This record gives sequence, C-alpha cells and structure tokens, in this order.
Amino acid sequence: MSYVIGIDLGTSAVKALLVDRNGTVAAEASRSYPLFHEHTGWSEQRSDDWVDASVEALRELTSTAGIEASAIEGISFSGQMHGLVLLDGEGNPVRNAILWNDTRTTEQCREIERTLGDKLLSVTRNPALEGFTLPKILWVRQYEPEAFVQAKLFLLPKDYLRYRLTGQLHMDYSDAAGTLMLDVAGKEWSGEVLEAFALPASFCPPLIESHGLVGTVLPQIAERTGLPATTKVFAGGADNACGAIGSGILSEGLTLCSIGTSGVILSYENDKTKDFAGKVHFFNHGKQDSFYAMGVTLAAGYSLSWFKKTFAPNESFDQMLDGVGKVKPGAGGLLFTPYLVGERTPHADSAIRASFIGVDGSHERIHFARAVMEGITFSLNESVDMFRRAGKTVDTIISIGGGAQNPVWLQMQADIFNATVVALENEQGPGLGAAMLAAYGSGWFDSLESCADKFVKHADSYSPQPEAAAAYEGIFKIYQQVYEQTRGLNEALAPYRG
Ligand SMILES: Nc1ncnc2c1ncn2[C@@H]1O[C@H](COP(=O)(O)OP(=O)(O)O)[C@@H](O)[C@H]1O
Ligand SMILES: O=C(CO)[C@@H](O)[C@H](O)COP(=O)(O)O
Repeated sequence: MSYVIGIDLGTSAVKALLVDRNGTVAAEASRSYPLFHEHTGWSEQRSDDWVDASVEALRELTSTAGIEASAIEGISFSGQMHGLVLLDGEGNPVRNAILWNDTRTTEQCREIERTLGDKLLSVTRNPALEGFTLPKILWVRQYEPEAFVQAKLFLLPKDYLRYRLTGQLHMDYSDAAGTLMLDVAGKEWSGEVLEAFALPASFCPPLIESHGLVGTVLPQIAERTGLPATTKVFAGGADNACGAIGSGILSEGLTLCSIGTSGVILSYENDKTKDFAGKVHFFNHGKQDSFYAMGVTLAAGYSLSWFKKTFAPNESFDQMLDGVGKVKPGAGGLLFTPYLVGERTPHADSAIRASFIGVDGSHERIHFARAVMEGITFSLNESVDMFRRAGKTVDTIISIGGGAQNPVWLQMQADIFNATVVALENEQGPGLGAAMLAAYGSGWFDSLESCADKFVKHADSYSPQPEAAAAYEGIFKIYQQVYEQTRGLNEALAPYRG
C-alpha cells in the first residue's frame, strides 16, 4: 500500500494525516504552537514554530505508523489563510507573522478603498478587510519601516512551511486570492494593485496550482522527519478550499458549512464573473479554474469555546451540552449574536461586540448554551440567505468542523438553514483535502472528483423539522435586527475595553 500526507497548518495547531489509497486515515499526529496577542486586536505567531511543530508531527507519523517510510509518495498542505510572513533577501522572516484574526489594520483598509476605488472589487473581487494580507503589508511599511526595508518577498503561512521543507518559493491561487493582490478571475498578480501601492512584482512569489508539483523534500528535512528524500511535495491550498475539497465540494450546487474557530458557508462556483458585490468573499478554489463564494463568521466555534471556558471550565463540550436538545428552538426567548471579536459577513465591522438579548429569570446555563449555538448558526444563515438571494440553490449542506460533532447542532443547522444537512464519516476537514491534492498530484486519480468519490464518505443526514424551521424563520428576523440596534452602543463602549 502507498500513502500520502495531508498537513493542516491551523491557527492553534498543525495536524498531519497519513492517508492510504482508499482514503482511510492510517495515522495522525498533531502539535500545537502559541499565539501572541501583544495588544488588543493583535494576533501573531512565530513562523518557525510552524516548521518545528510540523517536523515533529511528521517524525511522529513516520516513526509510529508502522509502515515503511518509502511507501509515502507525496505530501501537500492546507493553511490558515491571509497571514503575512515577510522574508528578507536570505529567506528569513523579518518579524513575527501577522495572522488572519488580527484586526489592527482598519486605517490601511480605508486607504486601500480610497486608492483602488472600483478596482478593488473588479480585480480582487473582495472588500478590504482587516484580516486580509495587503492591509498588513501596508501596516508594517507604515509602523515598522526598519523591518519593512529588509522585506524582499511575502508568503502566506503554509507557503513558508513548504519553503522550509523544499527550499522552493511558491503560492497557490486559492491562498493568493486572500491577499487582495491577486487578479482573481485573471489568475495573476495584479499589476494595477502592486503599482497603486508601489510594491515591486518581485515582492510576490511565483503562482502555482494547488495540485502542482513543487519538488521533493530537502535532504536535511528527510533526515529530521524520516520521510524519504524522494517524497514529492505539492503546493496545497487555503484551509477553506481544502475543507471544501475534503468534503467533495467540487461542482455547482454544493454548499459547505464549517464550524471551527471561525465559521464559513462556502458555495462552489464555476462562473468567474459571478458578482456578489463584495458582500461575500470570492476566491479561487483548489480545483483548477474553479472558484467559491464564502461568508465568514469570525467567532463561530470560538463563541462556544469562550462560553465553555468562562462558564463550564471543567466540563467537556458534551457534558456542557448535555440536555441542550431538550430546550426548545429559541432558547426560551434568549438570543445571542456571536460578535465576540467583531464580524465579517454580512457586517464587516471590527468594533461590534456580542449580545445576549432577552435574559429572563427562568433561564439556566443550558438556555445560554443553546442560545450561543443558535446565534452562531443564525450568523452563518446570513450567508446562506445571501447566496439564495443571489440565485443560488442551497438545499444540501455538508457540515464539517468541531461543530459537526454534536447531533443537536446538526439538526439545528438543518432547521435554521432550512436545508438537508449531511455529516461526514470520520470527518478530517482540510487535512483530508490536502491529502487529496497530494493523491491527485501523485497521479493516483485522473481528477479531484474521482479522488473525492473514493475518499469522501457521507454519514448521517438531517432534514428540517417543519415546526422548528418555522420558529427559526421568525427568530432569524429578530436576530437580524440586533446588529443595527447594538452598533451605536458598542461604539460608545469601545473606549472602556481592555
Ligand atoms: N463535542 C463538541 N460539540 C460541539 N461543539 C464542539 C465540540 N467539540 C468542539 N466543538 C466546537 O468546535 C470548535 C473547534 O473546531 P475545530 O474544527 O477543531 O477548529 P479549528 O480547526 O479552527 O481549531 C470549538 O471551538 C467548539 O466550539
Ligand atoms: O480568515 C479565514 C478565512 O477567510 C479563516 O478561515 C482562516 O483561514 C482560519 O480559520 P480557522 O480554520 O482557524 O477557523
């Protein structure tokens, strides 16, 4: 039997999956690394922590999986999106990486809007959001000129990891799309954007397809990881593109719901001219010449883990949520908006904060827990709603991520989205998508679709319950009013935040 490895370079940890030709996960290994929040809204990581953690995870895979290392044919990557790694002329990082969930760049976003005008949406196909890469580049140039002057080229997180493993500099289209510097439909770095911000073309790495072969692992990496020096390395993709590949979202009409730290509703798109007027993200897919539209809830799973950390620190998620299915839809009139760290879709607003509305003397902790799950799902439903309004059919949604582990939540998704929700067997999210890119790149399959036929296995499916769906339709309309009604209050409270 031969194997491929999918590496999911996440925000809190890296996870490596060893996958055989049947799509069965033969072994997995994970290592975490720290996040640094030096100031409110800042979020950074040390780029070399990703490399050390990945090397350790690979070493564990090769030494404990009980297979001949020579059976490992290829490796590919899924990466947290948008994070800025600046390299000097020697290929070393000039400062810590600034991550997707860092919100320090509001001023630079406004500058991008002023400078690019209509070009922003027509070329990059996305609005200027704090999490994206170009505003981070402009921030470093403005506030850390001594670091910026050393910077010769930028990479995204998984591209830096791949560079350290192979010595080759590349970026794939799906991740490049989240930089605000790519001409998304034209599939090239935008000369207009680079010129507008006086950035040289040499600042951007060569572009490559996600299944594209980059090379083999460096001899010293082969030695440290136990991988054969012949292991082929394929470019990989953005975590959401890889999550979609790993869930079989490879043709029109298929929609993904992912509830991890952040949450996304993602819809496959063949038509590169499709115009969502910047209301949702529009990115290149990891499948060649295809695209996806995506709405993002910044604090999805994060809202529930914040709730657990604060109100049930010594319990597991399953213990904390025991009995949540007995609370009726609507949590007894309690409504939560998940704006703990601001929001992206449909309200790109880094200042808004969360609310519980309708707290009543009869409410117990379990009502609050249900309200948090409902609020996260309502936020994702704003994206579903937007796709439907844009003419897309959303009737079946594949649900992945930590949020898909709870059957009550899966039923709630079906009721709130008013669509059939399908869970996956042995769901591995983006890591499986990365392994599929390596399997396809290695020539095991003639297309990603035929790889998905073998690797992606559907499990339980949840249909909307008419009574619950009707209740949620009404509550969703109330939910949608909370943003406008609390915006001014949150702006007034902002100076008092720590
Ligand atoms: N058993 C569970 N039931 C419900 N939600 C869960 C459970 N386990 C994890 N989660 C949710 O999933 C989130 C983590 O999802 P995961 O896909 O692992 O995220 P990431 O890859 O972004 O770190 C947690 O923040 C939590 O909200
Ligand atoms: O910013 C985005 C997408 O635009 C995030 O999806 C990040 O790519 C990472 O999210 P997690 O997988 O850690 O939740």
